[in-house]
Amino acid sequence: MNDKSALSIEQFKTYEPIASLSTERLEELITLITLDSPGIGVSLFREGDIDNQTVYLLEGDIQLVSSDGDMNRVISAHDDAARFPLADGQPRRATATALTRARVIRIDNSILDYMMMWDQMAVSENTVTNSEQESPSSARPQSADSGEPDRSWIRKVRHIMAFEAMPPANIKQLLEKMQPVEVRAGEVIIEQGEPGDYYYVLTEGKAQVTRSIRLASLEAGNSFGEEALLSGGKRNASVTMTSDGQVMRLSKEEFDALLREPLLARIPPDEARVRVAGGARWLDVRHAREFHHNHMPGADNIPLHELRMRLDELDKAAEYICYCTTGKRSAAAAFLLVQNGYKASVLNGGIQVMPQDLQRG
Ligand SMILES: Nc1ncnc2c1ncn2[C@@H]1O[C@@H]2COP(=O)(O)O[C@H]2[C@H]1O
Repeated sequence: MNDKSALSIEQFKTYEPIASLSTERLEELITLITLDSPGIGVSLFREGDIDNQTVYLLEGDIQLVSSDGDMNRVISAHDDAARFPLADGQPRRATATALTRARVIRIDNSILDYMMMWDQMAVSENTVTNSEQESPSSARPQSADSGEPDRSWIRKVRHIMAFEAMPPANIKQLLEKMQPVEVRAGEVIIEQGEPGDYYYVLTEGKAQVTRSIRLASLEAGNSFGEEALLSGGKRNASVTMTSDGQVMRLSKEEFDALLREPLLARIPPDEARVRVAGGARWLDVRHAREFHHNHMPGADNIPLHELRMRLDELDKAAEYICYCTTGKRSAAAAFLLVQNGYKASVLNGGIQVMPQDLQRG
């Protein structure tokens, strides 16, 4: 049903609006689509549905019918109309039913938006790069002459999960709000024990994270400095450049508005109980001693400070509801999980708001 091997980039280039995507982006897109083969009489979607999908007809004939009589037409995969998404728009304005055996491509709209956004960014990046090549006198990327911001760092950060998971509209703002800072080897970007002020993305050079000992090496494309902003605590480690380079930084206020709020799903106790009954898992990110004192029934315990090292103990297919006492440490934990491609949310208010659910010992 989902054999995409027969799909070619050439074929994709006949569909609107995805025809405007670069070949690189189309190759990525093919891996993310769903292929569906509805039988005769089966509905692809119904009028009023909000399925957040773009659907293209690959093979067969379908009928589109709306209840107000405005639409009643048959579309065959050979028609020119099949180059466009079927009854585009949400909620759906018509019901689509297969008249023959059909094959359709379904693409998640947020993925499509994201792909379009990245290609637009790449275009503006190339425009800047080309104009720099034409005028070698503009040595600084952010030249006062052109007034154009340097976007060449975008490519390096494209795969940061926090950015992948965010709505495309926010990405644009994020790119505008992040400030470039040139840094030298030996410069301490973050000092352990200080309050959190900025979130950083390393775009050039190398850095190391230390807390008495060296914890990790960072390279272009890595982000850091999110934990103190999320937990409201102090910086838990120092980050020092080991070569000259560049960081992009985002103030705490912008981080809250653009990354924290859109990415962190906070769920109230009632909803959390329902989700756990439906298969979600409690993840207790307090210290082991706190966990042994009391915890949610069936919870896993990975203390926040161990989470980075123990991510591989978690299941990417599972949904985790992170909790601590108040919701602060769990916000940092859920952000880390989402950033690494896990499904995670935060128990709003922490377990202090649901003492009756706790299991002792
Ligand atoms: N083990 C680790 N590996 C990589 N980065 C880390 C590690 N521990 C802490 N950090 C980062 O170092 C940052 C120090 O400041 P924060 O506590 O705000 O956020 C922290 C993390 O982003």
